[in-house]
Amino acid sequence: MATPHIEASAGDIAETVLMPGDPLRAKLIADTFFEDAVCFNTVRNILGYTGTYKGKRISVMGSGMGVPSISIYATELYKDYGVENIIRIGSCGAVLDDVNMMDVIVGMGASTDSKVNRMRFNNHDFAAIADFGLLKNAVDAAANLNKPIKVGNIFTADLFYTPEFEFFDTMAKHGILGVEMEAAGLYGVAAEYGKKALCILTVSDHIKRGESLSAQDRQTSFRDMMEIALESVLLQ
Ligand SMILES: O=P(O)(O)O[C@H]1O[C@H](CO)[C@@H](O)[C@H]1O
Ligand SMILES: O=c1cc[nH]c(=O)[nH]1
Repeated sequence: MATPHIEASAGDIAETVLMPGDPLRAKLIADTFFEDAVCFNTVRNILGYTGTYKGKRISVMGSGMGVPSISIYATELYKDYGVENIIRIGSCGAVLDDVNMMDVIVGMGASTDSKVNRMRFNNHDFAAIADFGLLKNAVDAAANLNKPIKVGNIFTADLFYTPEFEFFDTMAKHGILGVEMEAAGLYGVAAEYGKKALCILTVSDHIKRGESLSAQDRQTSFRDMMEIALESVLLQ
């Protein structure tokens, strides 16, 4: 079997997939944390691997950037490959004074300017939320590792380069912990297929302070977030 975007055979992909935007971050996770990692996808260079972490079978695969891209991969993973859980592990921008570079954020819900959930929900507002069990496991894993996290509402933006800079003030006023580009789409796809999803983020930019990680750091750092995600899977 194969889909238009994934060349894996049936059974090649574990029931839980960690999903960074960057395919090279997927490779880094497989190389660093997995035993017996096998590459199951190279189509469009969206690398995917399955291996074991502390004895648990697990997969990791890139999503590309933006709601349309993650929606394609999440749909095919849930619908065609029997995946049950997708945990996005991404980078984000911060707009609040008490959120700092490299903080880890768990997206309990994802507000958005994307229209995709209205397209699947009769043009009404859909509350794009994380699966409670995956969320609880991430919170428990972070506590076990003694790593601080912030849990709350994030914002999924269609534009990385926004013409509406003032809207970041509105987000801050409404307590948005991080701005990224996929979570609301992932939560919508999971709801549509009766599956589970969670988004964990690391702050790579402070939008209001003009702070920013290098491209190299975005590819290779974020170890706290990766360990929280991996350890949370062991609690399933
Ligand atoms: O680091 P990733 O997971 O790609 O996430 C963030 O980084 C990209 C933008 O630079 C967008 O995909 C955004 O959501
Ligand atoms: O500011 C940021 C940083 C990472 N990802 C985003 O989408 N926005």
